[in-house]
Amino acid sequence: MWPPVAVELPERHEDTPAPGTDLPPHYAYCFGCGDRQEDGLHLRASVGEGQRIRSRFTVTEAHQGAPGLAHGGLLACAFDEALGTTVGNLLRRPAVTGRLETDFLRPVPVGTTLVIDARLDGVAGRKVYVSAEGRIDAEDGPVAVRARALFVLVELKHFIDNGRAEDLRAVAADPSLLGSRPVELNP
Ligand SMILES: CCCCCCCCCCCCCCCC(=O)SCCNC(=O)CCNC(=O)[C@H](O)C(C)(C)COP(=O)(O)OP(=O)(O)OC[C@H]1O[C@@H](n2cnc3c(N)ncnc32)[C@H](O)[C@@H]1OP(=O)(O)O
Repeated sequence: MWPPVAVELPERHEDTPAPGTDLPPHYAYCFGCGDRQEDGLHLRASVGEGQRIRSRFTVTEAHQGAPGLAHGGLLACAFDEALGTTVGNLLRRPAVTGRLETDFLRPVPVGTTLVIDARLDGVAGRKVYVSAEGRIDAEDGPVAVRARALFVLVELKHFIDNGRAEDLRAVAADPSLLGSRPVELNP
C-alpha cells in the first residue's frame, strides 16, 4: 500500500512558483543540482501541475557503472534529489530523506536524458510521502526507473547542528550559495 499510512494531501504552498517555472539549485554544491559541483548530476527541475515537479538529468561519462551505462546508485541519487525538490518546493519546509526505494526497469545509457516526474502523495505529521518515475529521453518515453520515498520534516537546527562548520560559514558569508533562503523556510 502506498502511502503506507493515512495521509492528507495539502494544497501546494502559496509561495510555490507557477507551473512551468524553472527552479534554482537549492545549494550550489549539492551533488544533485548544484552548478558548482563539476561532476554532479546538474538536475534541473521545474514546477508541474498540481502536486507535481518535473526534473531532467542527462547521464554523462562521469555517471557510469558498467561501460556506457548509468550507475544504479547514482540514478537513486537523482531520484532522491527530484523527490526532495518536490517536497521542498511544494511544502516550502525543510525535510530530509528517511527512506528511499527504487525499481530499475531498464538500463539507462550514457547520453540519455532522464525525465523524472515526481509527485507529492501525502503528509502524515512530519512524514511526507512522494513518488516518481523516470522516462528515457522524453516525457512519454519508456519508463526506466520508479522510486518512492519517505521524507521527514525537520527544523533548520538539523542542518546547523549536523553540518560541517566551514561549509555553514561559507553559506553565511555568501547566502547566494543557497537558491532557497533559510529565512524563507523558517521566518
Ligand atoms: C524557501 C523554500 C524553498 C524550498 C526549496 C527547497 C528545495 C530543497 C531540495 C532538497 C533536495 C535534497 C534531496 C536530498 C535529500 C537528502 O538526501 S537528505 C540526506 C539524507 N538523509 C539524512 O541524512 C537523514 C538522516 N536521518 C535523520 O536525521 C533522522 O533519522 C530523521 C530522518 C530526521 C528522523 O529522526 P527524528 O527527527 O528523530 O524523527 P523520528 O521520530 O525518528 O521519525 C519521524 C517519523 O518518521 C518515521 N521514520 C523515520 N525514518 C524512517 C524510515 N527509514 N522508515 C520508515 N519510517 C521512518 C518514524 O517512524 C517516525 O514516524 P512516527 O512515529 O511519527 O509515526
